[in-house]
Amino acid sequence: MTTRILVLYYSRHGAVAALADKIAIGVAQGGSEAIVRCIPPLDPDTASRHAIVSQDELRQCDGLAFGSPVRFGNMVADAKAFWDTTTSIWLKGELIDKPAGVFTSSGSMHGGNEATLLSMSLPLLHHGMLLTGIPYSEPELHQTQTGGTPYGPSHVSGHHGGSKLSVDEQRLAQAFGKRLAKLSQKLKSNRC
Ligand SMILES: Cc1cc2nc3c(=O)[nH]c(=O)nc-3n(C[C@H](O)[C@H](O)[C@H](O)COP(=O)(O)O)c2cc1C
Repeated sequence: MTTRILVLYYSRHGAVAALADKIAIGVAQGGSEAIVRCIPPLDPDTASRHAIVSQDELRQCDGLAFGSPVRFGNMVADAKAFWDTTTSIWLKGELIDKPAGVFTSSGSMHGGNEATLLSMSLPLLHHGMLLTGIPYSEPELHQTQTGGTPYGPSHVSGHHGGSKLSVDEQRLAQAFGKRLAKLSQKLKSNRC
C-alpha cells in the first residue's frame, strides 16, 4: 500500500533540516513516499530549502513528521502560528487516526529538547493523530551521547550551532522515518 509521509519542518540554520533529510531517507526505506516541506515563515525574508507546505498537502498526507528548533524550551513561533491556521482541517477531522511524530534540535544537551518535543505533540493530539516516538528496540537509543530520544529524533547542535548530526542521531532519525512509513501503511490498509 503506497502512503505519503509529510516531513514538515522549520529550520533557520540547517540543523532541523538535516534531521528532516534523514527522516525522509527512512521513510523511503520503509516503502513510502516522503514529501518534505517547510512551515510558512513569519518573516517572509527567511530562506526555505524546501517548498512551503500547502493546506492540501497536510490534509492529504497519510502520516506526519513535524520538526522545529528549540526556542526558549518550546517550538518556534512560526510552527505554532502554522497550527493556528489549520482549523478547517481540524473541523473536518482530516488528520484523525494518521500516525505522527515530532523532531527537534537544541543548542545544548539539556536546553529543553524533550520539553519541546512534548509540547510539539499537543497540536497533533488535538488533531486526533496517533503519536509515535522511537522504541528502545533501536540500539542507538541506549547508547547515544548526543541527541535522539524516545519522544522523537533530536540533535544537539552546540553553542555555535554548527555541529553535524552524530551517527546515533542519524540512525535514530532514519529509524523514526521508517517507523512512520510502516505504521502509515498498516493504518491505511485497515481504513480501506
Ligand atoms: C531565539 C532562540 C532561542 C533559543 N532557545 C534555545 C533553548 O531554549 N535551548 C537550547 O538548547 N537552544 C536554544 N536555541 C538554539 C537552537 O535551538 C539551536 O541552535 C537549533 O539547533 C537551531 O536549529 P536550526 O539550525 O534548524 O535553526 C535558541 C535559538 C534561538 C535563535
